Amino acid sequence: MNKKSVRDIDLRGKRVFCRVDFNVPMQEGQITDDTRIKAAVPTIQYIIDQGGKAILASHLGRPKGKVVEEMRLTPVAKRLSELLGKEVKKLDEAIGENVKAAIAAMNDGDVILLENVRFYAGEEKNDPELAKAFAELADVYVNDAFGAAHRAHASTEGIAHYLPAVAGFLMLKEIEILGKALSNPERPFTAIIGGAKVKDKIGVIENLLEKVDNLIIGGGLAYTFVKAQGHEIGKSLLEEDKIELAKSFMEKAKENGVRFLMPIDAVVADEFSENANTKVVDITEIPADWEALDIGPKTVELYQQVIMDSKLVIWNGPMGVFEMDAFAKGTNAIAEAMAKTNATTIIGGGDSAAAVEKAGYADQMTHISTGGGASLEFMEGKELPGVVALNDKE
Ligand SMILES: Nc1ncnc2c1ncn2[C@@H]1O[C@H](COP(=O)(O)OP(=O)(O)OP(=O)(O)O)[C@@H](O)[C@H]1O
Ligand SMILES: O=C(O)[C@H](O)COP(=O)(O)O
Repeated sequence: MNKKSVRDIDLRGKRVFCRVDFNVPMQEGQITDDTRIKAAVPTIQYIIDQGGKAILASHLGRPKGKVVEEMRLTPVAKRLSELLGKEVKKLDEAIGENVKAAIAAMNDGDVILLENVRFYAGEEKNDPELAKAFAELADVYVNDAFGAAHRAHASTEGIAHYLPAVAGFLMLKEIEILGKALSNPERPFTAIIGGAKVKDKIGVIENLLEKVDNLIIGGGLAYTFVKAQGHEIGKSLLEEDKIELAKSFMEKAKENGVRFLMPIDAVVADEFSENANTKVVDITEIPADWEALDIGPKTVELYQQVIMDSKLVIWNGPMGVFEMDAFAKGTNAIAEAMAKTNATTIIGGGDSAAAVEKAGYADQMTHISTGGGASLEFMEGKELPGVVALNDKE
């Protein structure tokens, strides 16, 4: 990457405003997955070791510019403090006189966590006044929030215009791994795209059709493609207005010499429920009153073979309704093949990352992105505003 990183600047004695993505899942005030906190530790530890004053900022959830008690970052500060083995002072605001006073009292190597930046309406509007207020708190800006890099917000983009601005280690790692995969892929290169809707994956399918050798389609979005091939899909997910687009993707694949793989069988259910009656049917024989909620065993075998024969596999989006055990087999089987193959394996965050974690294969993947939307936009070939705003290497 041609952007400066924490390694390129002097941090000793400096106040370092470090944007991280601590948007972690919580249930009743408890953090249920601390992956994103752990992923930011190397950069935070580096700031401490270099004798900087770490002023951390993050969003949590979507409080829409207001204080929402359940979205305070207090539990995150506690967990981070355990991980770092040192005190993390949590403030109840992110700007203002109290914050300035707390920062003025910091010693080199101290860590402060500001309050949820989305409690301020200016954050998501990328208000220059808020960006300036953040910038006033520090001497240097470090962006390590890859998961939020697709948002042009005051703490991810705006602030970078008012301070020396560099990338953290997590940001570097994500961009390097995803960037290399897309610009200089090992081949055969396979992409697996699942999830609920074609609508959400148009950009990524378009971009990948120019790059991959194999494009595997699964999940709810597959059935619009099945319909586009002229088959009946019963009550399976359908986006009527995307049928023509699905056809054009299949044609494009042919033109580009991309092998386009779609389900050949499916697990169908008579209702959308864990306790539904289910059966496996050929993809051309989905009954009128049933809906396809997972890929079938023949499809699993086909997809697994392609994964085993690949040198690079990128995966985004589950193959079925993996939240219900009855329809999680396809997703788990893909995770298993990803764990077994000798290929470089990259998980594009979000639901696929959760599925891999749940199946116990996380440590067997080459890289699991901490970004959901961010990794998807990166795979669409879009520039991420949080990265663009950082200083270029001279
Ligand atoms: N056949 C299906 N029918 C209905 N819903 C499905 C089907 N297959 C998958 N889903 C649902 O799709 C949802 C995930 O899709 P979504 O597009 O939200 O995730 P994603 O964003 O693709 O995944 P990621 O978070 O990895 O990027 C899951 O909740 C899953 O239950
Ligand atoms: O969880 C994410 O994908 C990031 O933290 C961004 O969150 P957002 O979609 O609420 O902007």
